[in-house]
Amino acid sequence: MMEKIFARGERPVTAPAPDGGHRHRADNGSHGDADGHSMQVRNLHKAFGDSAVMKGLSLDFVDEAITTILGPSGTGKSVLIKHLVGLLEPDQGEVLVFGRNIWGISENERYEIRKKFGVLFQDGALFGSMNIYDNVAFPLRKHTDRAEDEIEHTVMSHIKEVGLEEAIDKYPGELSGGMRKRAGFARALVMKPQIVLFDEPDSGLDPVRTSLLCDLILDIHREHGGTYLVVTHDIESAKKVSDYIGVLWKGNVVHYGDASSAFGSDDPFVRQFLSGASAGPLGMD
Ligand SMILES: Nc1ncnc2c1ncn2[C@@H]1O[C@H](COP(=O)(O)OP(=O)(O)OP(=O)(O)O)[C@@H](O)[C@H]1O
Repeated sequence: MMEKIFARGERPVTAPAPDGGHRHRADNGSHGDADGHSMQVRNLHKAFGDSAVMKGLSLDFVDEAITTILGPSGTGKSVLIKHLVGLLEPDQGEVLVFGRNIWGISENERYEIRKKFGVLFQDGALFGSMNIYDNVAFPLRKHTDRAEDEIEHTVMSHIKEVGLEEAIDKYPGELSGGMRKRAGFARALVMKPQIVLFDEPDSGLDPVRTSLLCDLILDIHREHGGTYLVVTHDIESAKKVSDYIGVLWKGNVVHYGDASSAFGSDDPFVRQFLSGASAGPLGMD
């Protein structure tokens, strides 16, 4: 497993690597400057009622790399993803995508930026009334004026890539969880997104299917490139796919660095969480 991490670390990245735990504390006030990063979060605060979920989180994601965000249940991983795609508005702080504060621009501009994202939600988020082909074709039909034969070419190339060519006429309800995720992945790719977000791609999958899905993520990233963010609490998946790892706890980043630095961290919480130990700062609450 560890060899894989180091092998991935050899791939070129277009932005400087995080410095093992300090870079996430981004404190320069230069707004609107991508600074080589397509996704940045600055001092993000978010509360639901009395419950503060994000408490000043800052993070610069490394372009063209796979970053995994790990953290215990309820720590705000999905809330972070929703902020990145503009589904939640921060109470305070900024989400910068390609250097633009997505809440400092018009709804139309935000909509245009969203098209640069591919998102794989936990259950694939497929339309139950459409077959797999139509589900994957949906973004192209909705957001482009491409002719059907052109759409077919793109759709079939991504369906083949995820190994679902035998299932194009099937409906989501007829597929296994793993197949639904692969269909969701194909759909996330058809608009050629520069950023792909995965919300717990391993949820509900057995270890073998999880490992195969991780292989697929790696293969497709190698083929198409892009900035990938994977949110999970599955340590094995993180070991397998990550170039960089961010660990969240209690609304903040407690570690951010390349994958080997996370697994070598001295921080008691990071050590406990990544080893799955019951003794340590993380309890049942
Ligand atoms: N729309 C909302 N309204 C109220 N509370 C919310 C809302 N969305 C999230 N929360 C709360 O925010 C906290 C963080 O939730 P989130 O789903 O981001 O956790 P997570 O780290 O993704 O957890 P898991 O690993 O279990 O999926 C939880 O306490 C959750 O109940």
